[in-house]
Amino acid sequence: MQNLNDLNRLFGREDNIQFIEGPSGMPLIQVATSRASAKVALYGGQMLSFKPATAEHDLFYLSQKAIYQQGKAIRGGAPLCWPWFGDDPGSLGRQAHGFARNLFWDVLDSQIHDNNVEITLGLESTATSKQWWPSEFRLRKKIHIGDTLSLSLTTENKGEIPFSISKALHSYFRVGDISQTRVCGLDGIDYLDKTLGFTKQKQAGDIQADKETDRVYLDAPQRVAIIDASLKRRIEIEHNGADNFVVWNPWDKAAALNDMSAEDYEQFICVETANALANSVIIAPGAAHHMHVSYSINSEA
Ligand SMILES: O=P(O)(O)OC[C@H]1O[C@@H](O)[C@H](O)[C@@H](O)[C@@H]1O
Repeated sequence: MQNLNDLNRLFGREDNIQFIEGPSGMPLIQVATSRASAKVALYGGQMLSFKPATAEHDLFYLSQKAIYQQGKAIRGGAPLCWPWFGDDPGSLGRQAHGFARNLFWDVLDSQIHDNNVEITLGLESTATSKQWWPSEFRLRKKIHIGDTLSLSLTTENKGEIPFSISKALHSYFRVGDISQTRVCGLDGIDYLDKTLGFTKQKQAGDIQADKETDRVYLDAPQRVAIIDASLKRRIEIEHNGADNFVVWNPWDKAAALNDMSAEDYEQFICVETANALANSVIIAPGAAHHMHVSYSINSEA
């Protein structure tokens, strides 16, 4: 793992980009510009916080009870599920949602222009990753922190045989009150309902969660929005390169999670840009797959 002094020397930018010690001594990138503030954990290469200067509240929910410990995913922000989404596809007892969220990523670059920050993180195959998955890969995540937040993920096959991945940017969006929140843009789209044994259902109108919600939408329109009447804001999600959206809120099952308070389900909804299940992607040797997503916050009267 890169140490904080080296990180600050190589990639720190005066007051705008700093590498600091976070909970349990885990390194964090702290960004502060006239446009936005943000925090990124090198563990998981994971956004923990993004707040545009014009916004009153963070884009993300981050659990007060999150566990910062190797082998455990940080509950909140935007973890990356990769190279599989959901349960181990090989039924070999490997961790749910893959291992990219449970490893330290490297910082490869940082730039600042006109108070727009761009940070590039990387994760490559190692002996550790090969314990779980034999493939040779190179992952790059570009994080653009400006008035909006964008995340670009590139998966490269560095080996000699094709491999298949599924993935999701598992973003936990903060909301003021789940009962006053709607997810718009998925009307008429079929989804597999995990709470009903993955049976196929059709979305009618907006999503207004009122119980455990765990769905894989089988098509991903380019834009969806979360309308939050309580915080009087609208989060716009725009993407390229994903085939699915996953919508998740644990509702009463939050009580069974040891890294979230029972009532926290009221404060977030996960809307995940994904390639899941039958929409896994096969990447040929030397080829790459890209996914891009941007999030913006707009006020809504
Ligand atoms: O607790 P984890 O491993 O972070 O997963 C949280 C949830 O992630 C969602 O993406 C899945 O659809 C849910 O089934 C799962 O419970």
